[in-house]
Amino acid sequence: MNYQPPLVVGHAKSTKIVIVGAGSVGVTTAYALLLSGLAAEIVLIDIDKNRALGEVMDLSHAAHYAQAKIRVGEYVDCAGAAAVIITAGVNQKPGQTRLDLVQTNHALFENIVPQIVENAPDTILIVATNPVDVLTYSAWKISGFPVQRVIGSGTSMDTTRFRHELGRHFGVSPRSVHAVIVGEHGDSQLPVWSLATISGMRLQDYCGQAGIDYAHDDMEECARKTREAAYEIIQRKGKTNYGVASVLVSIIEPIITNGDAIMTVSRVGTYAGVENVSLSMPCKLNRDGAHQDVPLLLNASEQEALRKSALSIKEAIMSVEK
Ligand SMILES: NC(=O)C1=CN([C@@H]2O[C@H](COP(=O)(O)OP(=O)(O)OC[C@H]3O[C@@H](n4cnc5c(N)ncnc54)[C@H](O)[C@@H]3O)[C@@H](O)[C@H]2O)C=CC1
Ligand SMILES: CC(=O)C(=O)O
Repeated sequence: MNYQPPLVVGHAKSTKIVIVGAGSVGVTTAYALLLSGLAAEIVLIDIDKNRALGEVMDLSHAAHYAQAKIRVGEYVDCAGAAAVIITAGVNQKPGQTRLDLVQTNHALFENIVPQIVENAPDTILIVATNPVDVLTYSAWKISGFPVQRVIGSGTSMDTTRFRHELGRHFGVSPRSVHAVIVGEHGDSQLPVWSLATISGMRLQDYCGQAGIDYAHDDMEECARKTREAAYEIIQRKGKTNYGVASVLVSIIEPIITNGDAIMTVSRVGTYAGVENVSLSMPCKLNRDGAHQDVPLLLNASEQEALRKSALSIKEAIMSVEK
């Protein structure tokens, strides 16, 4: 337990990122962040300090190549952090939904969030713990932070999976597919078909121009695979970690670089007439947090699906609100 990570000098930036929860998601995120070069210092906090120390020892050997400093910390080390990512909490067992985790993980947040706030009143909270929309709301309520400074990873994970599925179906890079999943990071999520494009063309027009059939059933299959991806991965390997770690680094990047990137992240607001709920819509991300400058133009059936998603999350929020 007397291991001292190597002192690394010469990093141009001074950005500190804290990760609370050094489990599978936390350490994979730390590794991705380390290799991204975005942070000068990464601090891991976990109730299991021995495990966290073991992870840091291992990660420090990667830090040698990435020229960043990584260490185990306490909540006092949140002071001065550009962002604190919360990944602590239980994960789904095969067959469980994300919403099944709500009571346990909300109780953890009642312990964790005040300690972050006490030490880092100006930081940005990024929530990954599930059910992420409900816990984004919990973190906002407990912290007293303005809404833009409490961000859930939300459907940025599902949007990534959706573009992957559509890209595979149409034989183009996911980066060339513009399509989003909004609403809950969970079973009531919805694909926004009315705005999905490839090469600037709506999907039917793209198919028409490319001389291929637009098959409604194939599109529904892409949405189903997106919605059920986590269930299938958890059934096979017991957890998901690489996708979410990459997504968390993509959320951190515009915060650190003041990049104004638009991503589907979860934020507290009023959605489809449902007040005080957190869910994902496209937000602009920069050093001040997540901003919903421009509402998404949804058609009537998408508005209705968004309302159902908001109501489902609201019900879970009410189950933990005192
Ligand atoms: N938002 C997303 O897209 C995704 C979210 N998740 C969620 O992330 C969470 C973590 O998942 P895993 O890393 O796989 O779980 P894990 O069990 O590997 O790690 C959880 C860690 O939290 C720590 N912990 C528990 N209570 C704590 C406390 N009070 N303070 C500090 N640390 C504490 C544990 O010691 C453990 O190291 C789960 O809720 C999971 O559902 C997982 C994948 C994707
Ligand atoms: C577990 C989870 O939320 C995911 O991989 O989407």
